[in-house]
Amino acid sequence: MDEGEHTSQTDESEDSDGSDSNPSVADGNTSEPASAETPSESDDSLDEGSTEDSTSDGLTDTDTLADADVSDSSHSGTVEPASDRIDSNVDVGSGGRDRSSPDVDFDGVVLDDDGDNQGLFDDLLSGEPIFENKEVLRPSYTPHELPHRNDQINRMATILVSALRGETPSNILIYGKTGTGKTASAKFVSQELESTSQKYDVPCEVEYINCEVTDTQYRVLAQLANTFIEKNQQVIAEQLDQLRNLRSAADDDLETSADDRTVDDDGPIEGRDALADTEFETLDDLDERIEELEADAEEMEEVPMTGWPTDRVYTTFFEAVDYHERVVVIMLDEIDKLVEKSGDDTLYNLSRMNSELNRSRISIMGISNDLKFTDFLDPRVKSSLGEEEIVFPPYDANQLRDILQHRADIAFKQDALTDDVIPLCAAFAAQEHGDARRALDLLRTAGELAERSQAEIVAEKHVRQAQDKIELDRVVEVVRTLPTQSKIVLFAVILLEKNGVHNINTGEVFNIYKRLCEEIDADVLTQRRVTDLISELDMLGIVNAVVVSKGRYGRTKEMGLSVPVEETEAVLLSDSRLGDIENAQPFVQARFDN
Ligand SMILES: Nc1ncnc2c1ncn2[C@@H]1O[C@H](COP(=O)(O)OP(=O)(O)OP(=O)(O)O)[C@@H](O)[C@H]1O
Repeated sequence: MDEGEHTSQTDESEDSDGSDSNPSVADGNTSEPASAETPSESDDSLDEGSTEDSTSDGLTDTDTLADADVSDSSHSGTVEPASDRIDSNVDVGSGGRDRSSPDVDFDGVVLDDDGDNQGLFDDLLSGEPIFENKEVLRPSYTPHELPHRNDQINRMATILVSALRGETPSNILIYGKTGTGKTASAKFVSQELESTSQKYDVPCEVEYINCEVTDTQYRVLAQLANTFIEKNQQVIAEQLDQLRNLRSAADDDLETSADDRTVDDDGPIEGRDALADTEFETLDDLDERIEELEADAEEMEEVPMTGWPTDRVYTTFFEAVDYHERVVVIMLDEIDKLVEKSGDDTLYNLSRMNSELNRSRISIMGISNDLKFTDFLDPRVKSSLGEEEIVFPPYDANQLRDILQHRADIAFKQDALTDDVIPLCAAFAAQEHGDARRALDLLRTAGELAERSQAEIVAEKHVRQAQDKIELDRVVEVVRTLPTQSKIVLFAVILLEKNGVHNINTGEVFNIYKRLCEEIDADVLTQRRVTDLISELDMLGIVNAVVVSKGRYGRTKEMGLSVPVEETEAVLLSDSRLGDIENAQPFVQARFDN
């Protein structure tokens, strides 16, 4: 390093800035890229000024890319000579930047002095995390262990094992209330089935369809057809690869034999060696097979998501599944939704397919939480579908406790839960109807609430708060998605309740309902229909209605709200039609005046 050069830089810097050299370092960074410097020069510069200053100044002085690059160069430890800094100081000054407020950026956001953020996330990150792996508590997670479902899982396995012997397994119907582990168990068994089939090289596949999403015959058949077409294409591509390799090996044979012809009088038999031990006797046979496969691949046309006649979709699916030998288990989750939406045609068609399939076999596994849905089925479909039935009973509090404990061990940090958290979550969920999903939601939400309040551990109060939150979320969702007429009826109940009316009867609700309908120009239903809507609200748990006998005046329904008034009213008023109701008060007053 040149000593003289270093000294002169320092001199120049001091000349321009006087004793304080910090600004010059910073400003220098904003103009030209740093020239190559020796480490000791950078060290000097760093001694003179703070790197942070230079960085933030570099980024905020001007918004050219060049400037950003320069500020980066200060990070890498290279700082330009003081002479350059002096020049750039002038440049930046003429660029109009107000040096008196060095920490204000272009949008006027005040940056933290000692960093380039305002610590928005710092507080949230500062606490010790409660979760080790929150994903484990989400519904999308498939557990590797399913405590208290051994019986059901073993029964499924006993029925499906025939698939591994190349036979058709009986169709299975799985029943059970929501959150009783039906889907999780069925998926677990399918994974085992598929992996065992690979192990023993038996063609067996499971196709999962969620009928809540795929809810028409067209969509179910199209989805199945496209899945099998894709699989067939893969199989064809692999076979073509092998056959083309065989073809080129045979060609090589041919060439070698031709070269040998002068020596060997017998002459070559086309590709003799390469074709030995294959199903092909001649190259023509091989070429024919390749052409056949290419034509198959060409012919397999994907089913569009709409537009084809259903029988064409069915035929396409049929041909795709029967393309080669295999046993297919079609898992129809929420099968009741399919029947509700589009009848039992799909199930009828699927259940009679086996008598027509030549190479493959299919078996149906239906999953439902509606125990009565088979009542709506054609008797033939009903008996074919329900060859085997497996019931998933609700979990009791002890079983839920085990399930939660298994998950909590992976989901939370050690000692992050007080002893009463899991039993309380289990007890709340058992009260509902033994729903493991609800129990897991409760535990996750309690953890999140504890985390949000920066508590170090999850305690009983967080579970109680979580229970309220989940309940309110449910109410909000149910109310938000009610049909308009039900919303008007509910609004009438709320208005009466807010005005201190107890044991509200159907007649009172109907009067207010009529006035509200007039106000927003909605059709007015008959009192009988309104009574039905009240029963529906009762079933949804939004109102609590009881039939009371009024002696010789007949019977009437008396009701009260089962949900929080304010929140429910707010959700109703967020509906654009009900939001038009200007001031609801006068209606109720009018009712009492009448
Ligand atoms: N025995 C169990 N062990 C561990 N987790 C379980 C068990 N049973 C259910 N779960 C979990 O509970 C949640 C709900 O389970 P699942 O989806 O299988 O219920 P389901 O009976 O199919 O409900 P639905 O009818 O509403 O679809 C999932 O997150 C699942 O992992």
